[in-house]
Amino acid sequence: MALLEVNNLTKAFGGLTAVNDVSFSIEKNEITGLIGPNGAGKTTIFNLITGVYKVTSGNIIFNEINIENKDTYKIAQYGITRTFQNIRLFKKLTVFENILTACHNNAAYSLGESILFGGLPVFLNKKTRFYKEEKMLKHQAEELMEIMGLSDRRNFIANNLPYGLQRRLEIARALASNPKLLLLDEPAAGMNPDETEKLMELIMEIRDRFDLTVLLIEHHMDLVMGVCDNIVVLNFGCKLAEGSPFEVQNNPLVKEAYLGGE
Ligand SMILES: Nc1ncnc2c1ncn2[C@@H]1O[C@H](COP(=O)(O)OP(=O)(O)OP(=O)(O)O)[C@@H](O)[C@H]1O
Repeated sequence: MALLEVNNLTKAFGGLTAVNDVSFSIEKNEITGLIGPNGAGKTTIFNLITGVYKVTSGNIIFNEINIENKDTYKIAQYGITRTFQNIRLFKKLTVFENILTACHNNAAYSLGESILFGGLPVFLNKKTRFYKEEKMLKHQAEELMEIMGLSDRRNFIANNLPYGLQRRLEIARALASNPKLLLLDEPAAGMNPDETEKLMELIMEIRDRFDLTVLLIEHHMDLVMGVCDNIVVLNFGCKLAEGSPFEVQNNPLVKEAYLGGE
């Protein structure tokens, strides 16, 4: 059974059909690329999978559960997390604080309680559940920072980080919720070739380390072809092709629609 099944998915915005009868599935631990020209419907599919948009028709099955039209928080609880095309961080917080706030989503108490009561004896007493949990979350944040290569920027304000590192920080925050399926929306956007190459290695590393399945939207073909096990090609909302990087690269329809002929 595939981890994610998208069946005959359609999304219409008034007269515009942004996603038209698209089906594909993703096996556990696979890295799948979702590619296509601008406006092909890629981000709309992310928004349908994560519950931001209601589907017009079709269904989405994750881990044997129907998730279409469920609330976004519920879908996140099932184990799907995403990053965004336009980076979403707490721009004025440090790298460590950004990751820690994401780790707090796993806590039995709220971030507000941690800020309000963090200095009180009940929190500072090493025997309390709060203290132990806070310590565990900080440890998790340190670990994520290390894995994502951000430890030396620990106290940098997020907004002051180079673009490539902001994208890494966003991925670190996404990983904090221990997802099963990670959706990456243009993770290499704005990165130079060297940063893109390192990101490719990182995506494969986190897949293995966190037992992840990844679906990514990307325009950098080097990254898509280098990292993906399977690629789904969209054009004008419809699925144009699907297959291994080799199959997709050699598909005449794809060459014509997206890769620009030869
Ligand atoms: N909320 C919305 N209301 C109306 N139309 C929308 C909405 N969201 C997306 N669309 C339209 O749906 C189509 C698909 O958009 P989408 O953002 O999914 O494309 P995309 O493949 O992700 O493009 P890009 O590579 O440029 O990000 C576009 O024509 C877009 O204008």
